[in-house]
Amino acid sequence: MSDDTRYLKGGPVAQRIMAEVKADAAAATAEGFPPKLVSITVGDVAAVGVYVRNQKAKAELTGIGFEERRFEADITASELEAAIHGMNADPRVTGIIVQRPVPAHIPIKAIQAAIHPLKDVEGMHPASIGNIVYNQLDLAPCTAAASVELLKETGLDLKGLEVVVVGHSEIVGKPIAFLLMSEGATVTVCHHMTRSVAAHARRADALFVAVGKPRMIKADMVKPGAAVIDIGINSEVGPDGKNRIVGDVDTESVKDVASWITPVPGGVGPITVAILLRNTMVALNRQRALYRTTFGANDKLAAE
Ligand SMILES: NC(=O)C1=CN([C@@H]2O[C@H](COP(=O)(O)OP(=O)(O)OC[C@H]3O[C@@H](n4cnc5c(N)ncnc54)[C@H](OP(=O)(O)O)[C@@H]3O)[C@@H](O)[C@H]2O)C=CC1
Ligand SMILES: Nc1nc(=O)c2c([nH]1)NC[C@@H]1CN(c3ccc(C(=O)N[C@@H](CCC(=O)O)C(=O)O)cc3)C=[N+]21
Repeated sequence: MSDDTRYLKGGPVAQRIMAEVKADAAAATAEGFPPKLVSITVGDVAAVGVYVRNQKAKAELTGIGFEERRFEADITASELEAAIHGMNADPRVTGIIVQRPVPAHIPIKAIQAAIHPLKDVEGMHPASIGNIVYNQLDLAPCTAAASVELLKETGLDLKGLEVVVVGHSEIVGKPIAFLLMSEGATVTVCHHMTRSVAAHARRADALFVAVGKPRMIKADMVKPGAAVIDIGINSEVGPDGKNRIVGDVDTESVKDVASWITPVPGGVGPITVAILLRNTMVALNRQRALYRTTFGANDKLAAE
């Protein structure tokens, strides 16, 4: 690792966000609006285990109610939608997240669209995604927002910055590109049809990688002095025979070329959870604003 290379650790950023969330949650609870997040998991999926465990732990730490709803893998799409509609109508539930992946027979887009936009804490409803396109950025998909938050830790000026995003999924790559465009960066997006990912990646002052392929990005694909944000969370068996998490970047070699690099674990992951909780408070505050505009006129009733 060259002397001036710095790890971009997610822990301190997550702590900062969670301190704000905790204060916000305490204030809302004191005013009679306790936040409550419901997590929906369908079937038994290993990929969501760590995420849900961390959601529960951090929600408890910040004073946000948390309920895990697990459904059998053979639930039908309409049964799942009905369960979500029930939560939409329940004023005690202030935020809903559907953990991915869901079984193949469940159309994930329809399920995400079934969540009421005011309770969509993950920012995956089409209306929420649309807000990002319109530069309204306060409730963005969690991992995308977390990745951009880490880039800001470098102190680099995002205006005009050459950024390359590898991976263009709706949940990670695309929203990262939109968030960065809103911040004034010049953004190139690569995917599996890109002719030479390496040629693009080597031009990037900031490189975001969200593909799901361990060690895909090697040192010769990175511009010296770049910031590398590794979003990949891949599980593999380590030399000790135990399962471990690795990113999409070959950290060992890339850390000698880049000026900043995110560790995995300990990088984007912890911030993703913190942003989910922050989004839960943004959603709650929007619900409260709606209450005010709907019922606020009562304050102006003339005394009898
Ligand atoms: N840290 C966190 O909080 C989170 C981490 N993740 C992790 O991020 C990674 C990506 O997740 P997600 O976006 O959901 O995954 P998807 O599988 O939905 O998307 C992967 C993307 O990578 C592209 N891709 C595949 N192969 C290549 C290639 N050889 N070159 C360039 N692009 C390629 C795909 O393009 P195409 O569609 O054209 O095939 C696709 O856009 C995973 O490791 C996941 O575990 C995910 C969510 C949260
Ligand atoms: N609807 C949906 N949205 C997601 O964002 C989503 C999902 N489904 N399904 C699963 C993937 C994976 N994911 C993780 C987020 C944080 C950590 C995390 O907190 N990681 C820590 C801890 C790792 C550990 O404890 O071992 C870290 O990287 O340091 C992990 C994984 C979100 N995903």
